[in-house]
Amino acid sequence: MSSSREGGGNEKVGLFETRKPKGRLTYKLFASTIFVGICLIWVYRIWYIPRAGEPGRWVWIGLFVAELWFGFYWVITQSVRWNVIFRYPFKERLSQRYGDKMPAVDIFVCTADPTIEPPIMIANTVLSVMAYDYPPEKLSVYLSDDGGSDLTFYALFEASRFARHWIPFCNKFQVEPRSPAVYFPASSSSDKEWLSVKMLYEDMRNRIETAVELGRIPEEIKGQHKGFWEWKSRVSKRDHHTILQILIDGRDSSNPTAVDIEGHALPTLVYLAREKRPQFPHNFKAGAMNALIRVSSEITNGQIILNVDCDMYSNDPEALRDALCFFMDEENGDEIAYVQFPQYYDNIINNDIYGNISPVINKLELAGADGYGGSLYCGSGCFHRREALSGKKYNKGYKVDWNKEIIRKMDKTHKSVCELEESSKVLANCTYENGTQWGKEMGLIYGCPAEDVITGLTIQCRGWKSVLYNPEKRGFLGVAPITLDQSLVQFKRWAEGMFQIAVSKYCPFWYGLGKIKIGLQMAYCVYCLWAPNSFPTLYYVVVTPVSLLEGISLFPQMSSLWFVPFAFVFIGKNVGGLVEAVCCGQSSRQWWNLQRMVLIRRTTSFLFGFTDTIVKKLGFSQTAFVITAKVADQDVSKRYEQGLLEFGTSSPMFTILATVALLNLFSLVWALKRVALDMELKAVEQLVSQIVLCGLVVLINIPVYQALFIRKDKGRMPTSVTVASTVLASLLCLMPMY
Ligand SMILES: O=c1ccn([C@@H]2O[C@H](COP(=O)(O)OP(=O)(O)O[C@H]3O[C@H](CO)[C@@H](O)[C@H](O)[C@H]3O)[C@@H](O)[C@H]2O)c(=O)[nH]1
Ligand SMILES: [Mn+2]
Repeated sequence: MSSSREGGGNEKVGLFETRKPKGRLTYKLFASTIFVGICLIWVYRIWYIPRAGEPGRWVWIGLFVAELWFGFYWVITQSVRWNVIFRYPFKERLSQRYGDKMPAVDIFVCTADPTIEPPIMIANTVLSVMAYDYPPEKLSVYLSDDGGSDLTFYALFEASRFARHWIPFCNKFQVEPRSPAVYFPASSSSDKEWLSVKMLYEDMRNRIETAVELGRIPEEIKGQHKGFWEWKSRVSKRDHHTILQILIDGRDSSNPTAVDIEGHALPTLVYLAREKRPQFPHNFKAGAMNALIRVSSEITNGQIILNVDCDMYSNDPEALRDALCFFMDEENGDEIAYVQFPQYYDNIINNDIYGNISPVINKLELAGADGYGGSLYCGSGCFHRREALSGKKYNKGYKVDWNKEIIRKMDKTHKSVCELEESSKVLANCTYENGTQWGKEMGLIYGCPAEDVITGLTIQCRGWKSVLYNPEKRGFLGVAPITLDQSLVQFKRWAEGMFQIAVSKYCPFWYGLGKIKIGLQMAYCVYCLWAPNSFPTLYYVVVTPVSLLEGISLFPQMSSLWFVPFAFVFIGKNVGGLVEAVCCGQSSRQWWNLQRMVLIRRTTSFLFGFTDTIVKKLGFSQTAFVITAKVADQDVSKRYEQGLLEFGTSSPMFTILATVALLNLFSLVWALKRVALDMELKAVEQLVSQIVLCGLVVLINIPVYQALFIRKDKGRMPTSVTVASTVLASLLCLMPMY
């Protein structure tokens, strides 16, 4: 930043700045030529359609429909490339202007299952956000436990004690990142204090892990907090009363458990397991978040809410101040509803075999959406303005006087901890939402597995703007799935959730009409239309090899001028995509692996996401939220480290992807044999595009063939899948083409 901008005490300069990247004109020119190419392809398809009775007429029509879709979808994806903007906050100015007079911030951490979301991980995430560089009396952390587990409560109890050492330690040594599980293994010191805090952490970890292993908490510990009594009566995951415990009451610095070892105040810490009854839908994470919004409004009522998944620890203690720059900017801050940090992970291997890092989405596409009014809400690492999240409409001219807001006393109630617990408990009961707008107009929206995206959309449609902030130093780091099955299940949930939005009353085009910019409507569709992408993709990767087997030509021959637009669009899109990825920091190897995952997702996750959406739309089943596992056994982790795709179990998704891979292989081998042995040059020339396409599909699927036939480890393709897919692929080879 140029130093002339540092306006010491100058109220005029903003707290953040917006800039456009360079070179967008070149991109727009390039995109326009691709568009011309796409149009030419369409013209060719209409012009040369085989007449009735000629072979391949229907295949051709199908291809035309697929290409129409791809072209249309490509146009949609231009929305997130056309008007990209980047945001830069100035936290020094914030400090200069407000000092320690900061708004109250409530942090929500969601967990749902102590077996796949281990309590020690939750303790670490909670500690990392408790240790934000922020006045502790303004900071409160709420854990929502949808697992209703005493083990999770126990971990939080341990964390509340360890925090008394951890937070002063972090401040003293400028510890980063502030998750002890990440910090200690990555640093070393012979300092006495360092060693003793490390020891305290190790002890805590051991105690938590032992309790988890045994499945129960030692009696002497249970005696140390009244919260454990809550589990005296029967508590099962789906059936229990509301459990609410204020573990640290930040208002009360006279209480020795509410201050750190140096006597400074600690952030407030609250455990909540909202009531669950089998006869009441609990609405998964959206339900948990809404309960948290209400409960926190009673206890601390922070103006800003940060929400993170239980695996997303804070990686930058100053990120909170960065986010506040957007909300508190005098010029444009008042219209901003949320500030989204992109999702990054800290368990990605070099080659990123599952395509988990999505730099193009995080750096470019979301910033492109921001250019038209705001990033999508991605569920984790997102700072919200409480009012906007709770359902308030934005009215032009709305102004927040932060100085006044900040002075508003946090301990507005003089209730004791027990009174506060009792009065806020009812807000998390099942019946509380009956007859209210929660889940509809207020809070997070119910009924959609992509509760985050749909909620962000409704917020923007109420007139608010949002911001994507993608700093160099990652704000949050989480755990990405490390088996193919997990990854595909996750993508199925997303594809389904977002497609559900497209076919519901929240469809960005109707619902957003006149409320948000058309560029933003299109940006939502980039993701809402993931699922239907599966059909044209499947069509392409099945019909191309089968036609090749039967000698039916689908593309213009190389000597024809019509070949040019096909080649140009194909190469342009792929090379363009590669350049884009590299510019966003991906390696070419990672990009290549991502292409494999895109193919696999489209032919499996997106397909199932599509069909499940339709089935649910017809009322045959209910929406569920399948949680992603955050732990794996050692064998699996080891294969992940080696960069091997993990199959292992049999799944219909694996059968589909293996069938596609085998079909293309059979067809390619057959075609090459014919080319080598007996085909005339003319015929070869007509089929060359198909040979290349099959060849690319085969090339990208090499790891799949290895898993099918070569690998011997436990993560290989199960024999049943190998057999089934071989049979299916052989049958497809015989499929007649009309
Ligand atoms: O009934 C439930 C189910 C899930 N969760 C929590 O939701 C979070 C996200 O679940 P996860 O299984 O990790 O899903 P991901 O696919 O990794 O999550 C991404 O996608 C979700 C929407 O599909 C968003 O809610 C998340 O914020 C976003 O990180 C976790 O903290 C869970 O504990 C609940 O609190 N209650
Ligand atoms: Mn997750």
